[in-house]
Amino acid sequence: MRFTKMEGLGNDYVYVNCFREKVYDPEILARLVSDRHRGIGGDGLILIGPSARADFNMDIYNADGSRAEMCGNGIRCLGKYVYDHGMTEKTEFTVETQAGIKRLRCILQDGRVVAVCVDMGRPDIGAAVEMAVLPDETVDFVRVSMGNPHAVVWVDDIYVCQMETLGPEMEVHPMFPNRTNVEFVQIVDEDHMRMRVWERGSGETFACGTGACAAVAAGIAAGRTRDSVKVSLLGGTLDIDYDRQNETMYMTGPAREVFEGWTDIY
Ligand SMILES: N[C@H](CCC[C@H](N)C(=O)O)C(=O)O
Repeated sequence: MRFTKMEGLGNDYVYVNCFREKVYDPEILARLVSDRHRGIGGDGLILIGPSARADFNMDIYNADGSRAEMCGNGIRCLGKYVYDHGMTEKTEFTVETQAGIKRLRCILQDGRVVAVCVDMGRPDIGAAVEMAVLPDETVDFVRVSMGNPHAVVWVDDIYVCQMETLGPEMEVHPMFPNRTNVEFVQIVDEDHMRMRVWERGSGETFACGTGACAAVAAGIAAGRTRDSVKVSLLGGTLDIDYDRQNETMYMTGPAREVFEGWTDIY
């Protein structure tokens, strides 16, 4: 099976072009290819396929094999792949996901995609909640859905935030029937935040596009940020812009192809 390794701010996925390859059990394949010692290595698997409702279809599976509704860094790389590999001549096109149809606008340099702006849709913000975590502590967070679930935790310093314990504990807390991604967010000022993320099904990653959108949505709702925010993650910076007019979040960031390969891993 041929594959392509791609990354957005270090959030890396193994891509399979399902216009050419047949994948029978993506949950098993995701676990096999994501293994950084016995497999190709990545935060998960992304399948590029046809869609009856959009130009392309994206299916994303986390490193543990669980299927996710959407992936911000992943969809930017899909946009780069389909343009650079001549599967479309359009620089603006649509991608069907389990979180609805997303519109992408590719940013070119020397004829190749270097960055993509994605219409991430309307964030769905829940109330601020308090959660009991062990040992007899509580943590305040805000639920935000970008099609996939997020819990945004405000911290004073992302490098001193007990992420290694709080992340996995909150991911599987019974409050989240489908588990959740967890963002630890430090407000720098009203148009800049720093963030680390514990991803559902993948653990800590270098970046999370849907998570960055969720964090900005929570920041705007709490009156802590303006509508356009730079989100600094371990892997780099995303530009997140909220359009109040049409209640839509836009995410702009880089996309990179690392290598192509062939594997008989399954
Ligand atoms: N772990 C996420 C999927 C990947 C999202 C992230 N990598 C992004 O860039 O949005 C979930 O289970 O909802």
